[in-house]
Amino acid sequence: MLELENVEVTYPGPPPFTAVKGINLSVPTGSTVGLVGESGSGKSSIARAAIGLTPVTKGRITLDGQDVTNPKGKSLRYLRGRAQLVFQDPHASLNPRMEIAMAVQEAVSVATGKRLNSRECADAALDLLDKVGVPKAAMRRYPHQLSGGQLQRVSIARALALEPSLMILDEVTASLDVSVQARILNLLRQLQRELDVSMLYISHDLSVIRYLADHVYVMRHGEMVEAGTADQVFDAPQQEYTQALLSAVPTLGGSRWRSRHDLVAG
Ligand SMILES: Nc1ncnc2c1ncn2[C@@H]1O[C@H](COP(=O)(O)OP(=O)(O)OP(=O)(O)O)[C@@H](O)[C@H]1O
Repeated sequence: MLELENVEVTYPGPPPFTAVKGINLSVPTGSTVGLVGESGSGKSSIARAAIGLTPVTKGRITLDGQDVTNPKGKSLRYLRGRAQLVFQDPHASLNPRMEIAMAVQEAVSVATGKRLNSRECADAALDLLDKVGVPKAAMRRYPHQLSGGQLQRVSIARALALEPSLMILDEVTASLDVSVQARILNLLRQLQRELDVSMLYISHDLSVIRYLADHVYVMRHGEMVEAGTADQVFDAPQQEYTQALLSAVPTLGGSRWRSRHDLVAG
């Protein structure tokens, strides 16, 4: 379980800027929590703070009961061993000169330390790539030879190498076209069921959040304006801001994916 209590993130500037203003958020074990809000509302700041990449200026973050606020040394190792962040741009985390299979093998090797020899790491990497649906033919290619959807699958495979209890996915389908998005969302749901990993899924796209999340948080200008189950937030939003966000999405009532109970073809 990930818990953020009264978390504030102020960037030092100059001038200093408070991007996250005392928010509370929890991701219960085994659940998918959606974090939604317009551009600049502070979603990525929360993601980075949760895995220790951006300092928290007030409040407390715990993962499975362990304090991981501004982690260092032991608490940083603890956090990095359990939580993984996947970004929108898979190129940012992949070495352009490394074959896909090697990139995943490297993640397995880092994750398992000396527990596995190189043959075992290679086999584990191939298993992971298979699990996320990267075709065998693509495994010996370099990042620039893969499609955006395939690259995002590789990033997810690298994150899974660590067998994380929490995955934070920050706009991972934002740059993909709708049919590829649907396949990645289905993959995430399948992985969540199979591996019982908790997920914090960040997006400005409400239909994506509706499709994936059990619980939803809505952010605006660094504040949490609404929180509840997906059904509560989407079917009976309490705040005017959420109502306005929802009414601005024509696809929510239409043919695109509607709720986590629906199935997406492909
Ligand atoms: N390193 C930084 N220094 C100063 N301000 C920053 C820094 N990083 C982010 N900000 C500001 O903090 C605010 C929140 O940014 P953040 O990236 O968390 O928002 P977001 O909701 O994830 O937006 P997007 O959906 O566009 O990625 C923005 O106004 C941004 O300009």
